[in-house]
Amino acid sequence: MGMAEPKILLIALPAQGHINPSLQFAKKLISYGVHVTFMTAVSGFSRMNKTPPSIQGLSYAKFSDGYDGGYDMRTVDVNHYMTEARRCGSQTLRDFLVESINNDTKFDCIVYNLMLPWVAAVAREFHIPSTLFWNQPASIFNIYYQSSKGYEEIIKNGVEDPSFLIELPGLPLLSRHDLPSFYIPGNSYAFAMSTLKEHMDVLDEEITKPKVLVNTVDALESEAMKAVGKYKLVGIGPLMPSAFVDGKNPNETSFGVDLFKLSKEKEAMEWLNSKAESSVIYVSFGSLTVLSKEQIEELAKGLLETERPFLWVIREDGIKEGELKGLSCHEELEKQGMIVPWSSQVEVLSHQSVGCFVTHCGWNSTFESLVCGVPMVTFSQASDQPTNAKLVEDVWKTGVRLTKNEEGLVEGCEIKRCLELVMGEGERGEKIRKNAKKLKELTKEAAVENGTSDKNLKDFVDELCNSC
Ligand SMILES: O=c1ccn([C@@H]2O[C@H](COP(=O)(O)OP(=O)(O)O[C@H]3O[C@H](CO)[C@@H](O)[C@H](O)[C@H]3O)[C@@H](O)[C@H]2O)c(=O)[nH]1
Repeated sequence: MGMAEPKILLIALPAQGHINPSLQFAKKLISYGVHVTFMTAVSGFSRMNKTPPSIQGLSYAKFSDGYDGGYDMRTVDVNHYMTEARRCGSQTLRDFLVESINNDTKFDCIVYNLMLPWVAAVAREFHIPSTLFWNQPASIFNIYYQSSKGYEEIIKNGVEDPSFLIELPGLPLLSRHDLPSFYIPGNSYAFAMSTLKEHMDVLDEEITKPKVLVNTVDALESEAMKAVGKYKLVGIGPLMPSAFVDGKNPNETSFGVDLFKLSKEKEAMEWLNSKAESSVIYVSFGSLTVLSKEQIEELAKGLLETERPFLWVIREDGIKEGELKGLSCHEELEKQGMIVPWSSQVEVLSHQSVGCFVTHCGWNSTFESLVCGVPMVTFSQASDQPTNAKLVEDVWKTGVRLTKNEEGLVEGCEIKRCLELVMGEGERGEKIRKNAKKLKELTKEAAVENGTSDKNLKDFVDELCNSC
């Protein structure tokens, strides 16, 4: 028999796409009787809108990413940031663990996010078991896994050729445009490939077949999961506000850890209330993407041409000051739609008047859209997003993908074409909407009592209890 209350230290990068699912994961663990200490960087805590939720069984802790005073997402050098996060993070995590030992607190496991393999190395120094929480699709993990098992050279040599196609175990046939952007020569994330390799190395050092917890649903990605022979991938998602997933906590309608100020939130909901069912286009590009002014103009043109209402998130750090008002069609935009600097996204996606999501395909946005049953028009940018867009269009078939012109711009007419495809009368749109409904059921079923994700989570907690 294990001890009464196992303790987990859960560590997340201070980015919205990491904090959201991690905190939700923490809440789940607490509901299974675990005490969780949620740790992110000082810079993350200081950007939060409000004090993070106070919950019985949950404590908060901070590490330093070397940028305690904050940083500007638009100008920060990501490679330097990641090096500093590792250097300062390892040291401050060590200090924290020494202090907790002095206070008689013993962690039974340290769970860490994607891009933080150094956490596992520190955990090992302290003889604390660690588990990777992969907050992207299992298919993405599988691509990096296959690549570390000998496909890397083939991919790297192949992608130079625009007609390159590759068949990897457990995945659909992938073209150059479907692969994570880190494989494309000249991408600006030099740290990424070596960090991803390090993730695999760290897992390989485990004595038994390590378990990787993935924010997905087994039934969505079973082939990709099976193809990763060396580790056991299990789906524990959707890790999203309870009101829209299992309904156990109907008051929990948001993640509660926004790094951006919500404004016009009530107005936006009232505006949505005034619209017809499935009539509104929701447009958002997550927490990091910055579009060029030219691209914003094209997007605006496309949206106006549909003559449909839209709710468009343009973050303050996503556009230069004054540029929004300087858009050629600013007045028409305000008439036909609503522009907000940040939204309560899952609440918006769950609203009955939302009929389509124009998304950059960050995994959280993509998964939230699947869970809410909203069809997508995908406009992927970097990292896992191109692959997520491929899965949406060709595997789950709940959306269509925008095509860029020769200058790399997605033109207004292309945006209109895809929106009409998804929202209009045609047969393809109907099929897409039907599939979106199906996947909504499938993803929710996993999270309820005795669903696959619920079982996988319970197993993880049981194993933890047995080993401590
Ligand atoms: O107005 C908004 C916009 C976004 N969100 C939330 O912010 C999160 C955004 O996450 P995601 O959609 O994954 O986008 P990014 O912020 O771009 O996430 C980064 O991290 C993800 C997880 O690793 C990757 O999949 C992405 O490619 C990477 O860009 C989601 O939970 C959204 O619900 C809001 O609440 N309001």
